[in-house]
Amino acid sequence: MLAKPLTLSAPGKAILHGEHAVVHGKAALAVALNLRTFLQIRPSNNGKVLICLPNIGTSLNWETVQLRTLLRAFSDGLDESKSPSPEQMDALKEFAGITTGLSTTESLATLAFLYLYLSISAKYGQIPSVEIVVWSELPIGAGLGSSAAYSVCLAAALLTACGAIGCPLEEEKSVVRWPEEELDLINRWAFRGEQVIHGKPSGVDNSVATWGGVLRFQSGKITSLKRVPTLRILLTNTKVSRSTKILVAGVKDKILKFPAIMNPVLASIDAISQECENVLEAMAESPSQEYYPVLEELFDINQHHLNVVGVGHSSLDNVCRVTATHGLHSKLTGAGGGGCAITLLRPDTDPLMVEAVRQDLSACGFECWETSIGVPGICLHSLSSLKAEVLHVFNSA
Ligand SMILES: Nc1ncnc2c1ncn2[C@@H]1O[C@H](COP(=O)(O)OP(=O)(O)OP(=O)(O)O)[C@@H](O)[C@H]1O
Ligand SMILES: C[C@@](O)(CCO)CC(=O)[O-]
Ligand SMILES: [Mg+2]
Repeated sequence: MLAKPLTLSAPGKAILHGEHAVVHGKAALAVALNLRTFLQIRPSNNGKVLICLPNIGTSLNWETVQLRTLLRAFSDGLDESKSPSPEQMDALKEFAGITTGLSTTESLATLAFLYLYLSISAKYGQIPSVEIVVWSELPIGAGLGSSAAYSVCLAAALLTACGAIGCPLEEEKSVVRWPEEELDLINRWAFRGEQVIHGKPSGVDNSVATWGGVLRFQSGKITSLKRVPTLRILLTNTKVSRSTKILVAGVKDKILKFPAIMNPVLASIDAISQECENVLEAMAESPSQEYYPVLEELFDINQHHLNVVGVGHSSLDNVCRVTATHGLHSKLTGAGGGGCAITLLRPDTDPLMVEAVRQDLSACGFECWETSIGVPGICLHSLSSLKAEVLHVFNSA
């Protein structure tokens, strides 16, 4: 099916408000970041499937005949509308030789790949021999949706390789996107990959990686915010590693243990997302500095709530404290427990001041950079449109 190599990419995301609450049916507001995961898929004629993951130093390959055996055992019920079952996951673990019960970076990436490869192959009757390289500009496991960008890239590449969606790249265009119904299919399959990695994802992260822009997400309903002001956001990676799966499970336990205490907190987070959306709309309508104190206060309140639901971390408290000494407001983004925080900058924030904040945060051992938001979702690239750094990774993998 695949006639030539294809290169595609999907963005990471930052959640402005609604992380964790969104897993329990509340609204979240999320933005696509200009940090992307790139995937190259090449047809191969050696009867093997190879996946190379340079970010985590992993390269794995299997014979398609081996995979075909597994496919037969699994073809019942492997489609995009079903969640991965414990039996399927056990069979995949056994096949991949994953003996530890612990979810490591490599085991999760391998299982998500095998699950998507086998289920898409089973559904579309193809078992393509391909070489795949996935490389990301995103920090992995830090709250910026690396797992979703990974799953969205894999879903799009495998659906294209199996002929389930078209390959819309035209010679004269450097970057193209799939039509809406194909994006929707990519998103639904990517959600299954997220289920392998996260356990119980809400679907917000894969939706942002697929659709891009600025989204409101609630119970599977995706609404693109058409008019949004340009926001300046400083991202700080505390470099404290954490697992989204474990944090999501911890919040669920807390809600089950203290429903009368936790449910009002989730309802309040929902109201914050709503209030923020209203403010963003009003700002887009008539830009004015007067809205910034409201956005800043919403960051502060939500950060307290996230601490209450148990996903804070002393490193994140440090980010809030350091930025507050410069009059700035921050909150964790994504699953918390370490990972990344976002800090709101005003349009007229002096670059010298941003540099001073950056230095203070670096002195704590954190990495920090200003980012642009609202970028496009999954797309196909011509080779000539790729940055030298990305080409270098693909050429040396
Ligand atoms: N480029 C990549 N190469 C290999 N594995 C990756 C890559 N990107 C993501 N992963 C997989 O995703 C996992 C990280 O997912 P996790 O959901 O814990 O963090 P995140 O998606 O970065 O943050 P959040 O879900 O809070 O936004 C890694 O352990 C790895 O298995
Ligand atoms: C913590 C969480 O709300 C966001 C992770 O980026 C999990 C999810 O929505 O799947
Ligand atoms: Mg994730």
